[in-house]
Amino acid sequence: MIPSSPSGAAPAVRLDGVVKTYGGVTAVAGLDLTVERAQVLALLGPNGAGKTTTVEMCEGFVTPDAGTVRVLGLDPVADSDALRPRIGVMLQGGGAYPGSRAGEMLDLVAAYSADPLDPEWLLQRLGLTEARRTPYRRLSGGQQQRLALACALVGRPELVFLDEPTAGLDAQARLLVWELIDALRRDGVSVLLTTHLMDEAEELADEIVIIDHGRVVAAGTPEEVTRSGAEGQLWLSAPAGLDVTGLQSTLAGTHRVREDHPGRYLVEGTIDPSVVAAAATWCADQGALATEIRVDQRSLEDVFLELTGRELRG
Ligand SMILES: Nc1ncnc2c1ncn2[C@@H]1O[C@H](COP(=O)(O)OP(=O)(O)OP(=O)(O)O)[C@@H](O)[C@H]1O
Repeated sequence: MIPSSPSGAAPAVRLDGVVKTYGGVTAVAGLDLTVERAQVLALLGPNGAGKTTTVEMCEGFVTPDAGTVRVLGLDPVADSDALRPRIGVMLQGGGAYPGSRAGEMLDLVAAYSADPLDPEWLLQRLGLTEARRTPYRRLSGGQQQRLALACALVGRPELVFLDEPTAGLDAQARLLVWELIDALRRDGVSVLLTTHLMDEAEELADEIVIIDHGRVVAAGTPEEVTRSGAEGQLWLSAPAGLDVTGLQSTLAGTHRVREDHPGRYLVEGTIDPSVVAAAATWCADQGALATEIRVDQRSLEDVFLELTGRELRG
């Protein structure tokens, strides 16, 4: 049970033991997740992992079967009227009349807000000024996507839900959206975003949560998640034939050390600054010059694939 607290003090989003099933399919299987205020949290997971279902429960569009969902301290279903003006939701398809023009749509959404952003400024920020008078159905997919983002933001929300905000955008438009999300965070807005793009998560997120089969499989800052789990490698180039047992004992058996091929030494295990220093010292102690030391760090994508497997999802 989540204790009640004034909505100002509550996290932006808090999920406790949330479950959602559709017929025989468990979409979300006991999920715990917290988005702090003024934080960007990226929710990652393979197709069908439960990301959209999670976001839809936070938006109040889907009711959980079990567990508790709190958004700005409120229940998104029971308190939807109070929450609606405080959150931004990016609707795919825009909920648009196909004939209405991009600028008119944004003006209409702005009119529902007590203190909207200037729609012209927002159109300009998202590269949509030229498309202002274009009917919605004539906008390109990328323009529709950016208009949906503008509609989510125009009411100055405290919290924004962005489900794959840059899917289908070209590189230029993606950068615009990244800059905007970064600016939101600086303004103290909280963001829950889903993405399939690892570089997007690394670039934007304060916190990453990887889910699979509706459960959390990893969580933390991008650095923490990348460091978790599997091991790193340190490569050292020096004259061939050095005795590696000294380094092995310095590292107290926690790492594997070998001369992988002549003059190329490999240390496998958790590579932290003390391991780099130990390797350099071991080399110097033998009167040998290390000509190169390289640490191979795993990418977020490596960790993601390790945790969620390589097979294709339905
Ligand atoms: N309305 C629904 N009716 C039946 N099954 C559903 C419904 N919505 C989602 N599901 C199922 O729940 C599971 C989780 O789906 P969800 O859309 O939340 O995943 P996702 O992580 O967003 O996937 P993707 O990356 O492909 O968008 C899937 O197996 C999906 O088929």
